[in-house]
Amino acid sequence: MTRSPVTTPPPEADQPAAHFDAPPPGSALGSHYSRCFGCGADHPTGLHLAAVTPDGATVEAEFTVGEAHQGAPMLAHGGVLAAAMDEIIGMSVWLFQRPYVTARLETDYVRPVPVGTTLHLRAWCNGIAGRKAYLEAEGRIGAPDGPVAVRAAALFVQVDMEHFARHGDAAAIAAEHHDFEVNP
Ligand SMILES: CCCCC/C=C\C/C=C\C/C=C\C/C=C\CCCC(=O)SCCNC(=O)CCNC(=O)[C@H](O)C(C)(C)COP(=O)(O)OP(=O)(O)OC[C@H]1O[C@@H](n2cnc3c(N)ncnc32)[C@H](O)[C@@H]1OP(=O)(O)O
Repeated sequence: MTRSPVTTPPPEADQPAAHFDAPPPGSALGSHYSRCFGCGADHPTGLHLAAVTPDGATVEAEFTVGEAHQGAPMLAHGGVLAAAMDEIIGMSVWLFQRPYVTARLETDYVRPVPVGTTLHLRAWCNGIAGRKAYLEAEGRIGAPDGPVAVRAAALFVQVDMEHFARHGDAAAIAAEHHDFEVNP
């Protein structure tokens, strides 16, 4: 992975530990928002990623590239692949049970991805320093050990839940996150 200093954990970064309340190894993570472009079941043209954590530390999902995802004829659009990387990384940071947002996403495109390809996505965290999480992901063609088509590195920054209410739709959050009080 070609990575900038911004997405490289500093020497003092802590090794990540899953939250005690995080989904246990072998379980599905679920969607954080039903209309999310990356994982929402109710999004009409979204990626519909459904992630599992095999070990409580990494997350995996499959993404089959469709005709709606083309850039060049019958080849995946790079922005769609970056969105898939952003989503799988976002799902991996969900293991910490704290809200994070993408601050920076770096993507290496290694091989073209034809429409019809199933990409096996995997993401993990390389370190945490204060509010900053340093994460990585890859997408492999056809199988979990298939050739790498895409790699990504990201800096995610922890925010409070009010971030989403302040900048987005507080009522939509409350409708799906019943432990979230809009006006505590
Ligand atoms: C039903 C609704 C559900 C609501 C959500 C519920 C749960 C959400 C939780 C998890 C979600 C789970 C899964 C999500 C899956 C996929 C989604 C993908 C994620 C996204 O798609 S999310 C959308 C795109 N994303 C944004 O919409 C962010 C816009 N942005 C901002 O909101 C601010 O920009 C913010 C908050 C990032 C920082 O702002 P801030 O004021 O809080 O903090 P500050 O600026 O001080 O940064 C603190 C330290 O990070 C460094 N830093 C910051 N940005 C940097 C950069 N770009 N490069 C290098 N360093 C950077 C600073 O240099 C400083 O470093 P230092 O501490 O060393 O000085």
